[in-house]
Amino acid sequence: MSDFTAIPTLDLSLLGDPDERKALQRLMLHVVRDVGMCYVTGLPFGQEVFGKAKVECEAFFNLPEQEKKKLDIGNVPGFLGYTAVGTEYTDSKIDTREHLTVAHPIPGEIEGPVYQNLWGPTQWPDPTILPEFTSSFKNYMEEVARVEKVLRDLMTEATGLNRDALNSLFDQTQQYRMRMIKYPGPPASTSAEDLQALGAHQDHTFVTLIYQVTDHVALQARNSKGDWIDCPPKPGSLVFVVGKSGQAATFGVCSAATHRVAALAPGSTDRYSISVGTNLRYDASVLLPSTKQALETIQRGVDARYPGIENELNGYLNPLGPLDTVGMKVLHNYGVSYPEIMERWHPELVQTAGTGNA
Ligand SMILES: O=C(O)CCC(=O)C(=O)O
Ligand SMILES: [Fe+2]
Repeated sequence: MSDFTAIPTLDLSLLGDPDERKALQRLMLHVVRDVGMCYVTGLPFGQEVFGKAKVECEAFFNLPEQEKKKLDIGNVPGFLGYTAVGTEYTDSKIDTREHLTVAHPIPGEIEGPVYQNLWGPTQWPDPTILPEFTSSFKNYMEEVARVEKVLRDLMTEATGLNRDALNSLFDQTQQYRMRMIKYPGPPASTSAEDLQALGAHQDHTFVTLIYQVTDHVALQARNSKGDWIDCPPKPGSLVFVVGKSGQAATFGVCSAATHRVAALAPGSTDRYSISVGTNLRYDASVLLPSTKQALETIQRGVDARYPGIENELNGYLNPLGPLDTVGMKVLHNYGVSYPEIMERWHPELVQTAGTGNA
């Protein structure tokens, strides 16, 4: 992490040119090591993909409350569903946002350890009410997933870390979890001190890719001096964010970004955003020989290229009591944000230690 004062931009349209690719690798190294966050432009999909996502996202949030509540996140054990305003905590404070989390795809039968529930089912809105919603967002997730893989390759080129070892920490059928979020504009009469849009946190993901749908300047990243640096929406871009498992799996070469959404000014319009996050495979654990081998390979690369970098698994891949896999840690993180749902579906996990934002 560094005392950066602006969020860098990676233009993927330059990747095909060998000289530009080298420059992008250098920039990516700066992004993952010093900032943890950047804009990604020159995306391989057209503006119509964003346009469709915006329309469907706004249509969903405009549904009557009782229709959205049919998809309540508490209906299923995998934290996939709708969260109304005032039911989610970050940094021990209630966030002012509502959101819908969906996932794609599902690898056949869901069975085995409790964390397998994270795969699904997803609660999609009624197709007779929003006929194009499900196909639009499955398509959106596939497009963003392609970008994530390009960025993951660029991360390994930039850092010199072993690509096969890193990729072996992901599932063949990778799950992408997407969250569409509405931050309601506070009434003009609200006192600004009482508001939290989304508190300071690091994502539990490997990386997250955010589409800022509206033009509010609210997303911010914290630099090493503790200053909050604005990440204003940039048309046609995604915001790339390194998460905690991204830091863990690269032994601290990549830094998880601490970020937040600043409270909207009283009287402002509603803000919308759509994030797609990817995780390491849910069964990854340092107890698993294949994971151990991959991590040793990565760690040797880090030791050789970055002498002096602290070998920082930041607890994420280390087993801790029952939190002995990525899947259990992800479930636990959700439990911190949704204690009542954890109590309902996974009471045996309520006592486990740790903190985080899901
Ligand atoms: O709304 C945004 O722009 C960011 C959301 C975010 O950071 C999160 O949901 O973890
Ligand atoms: Fe986040």
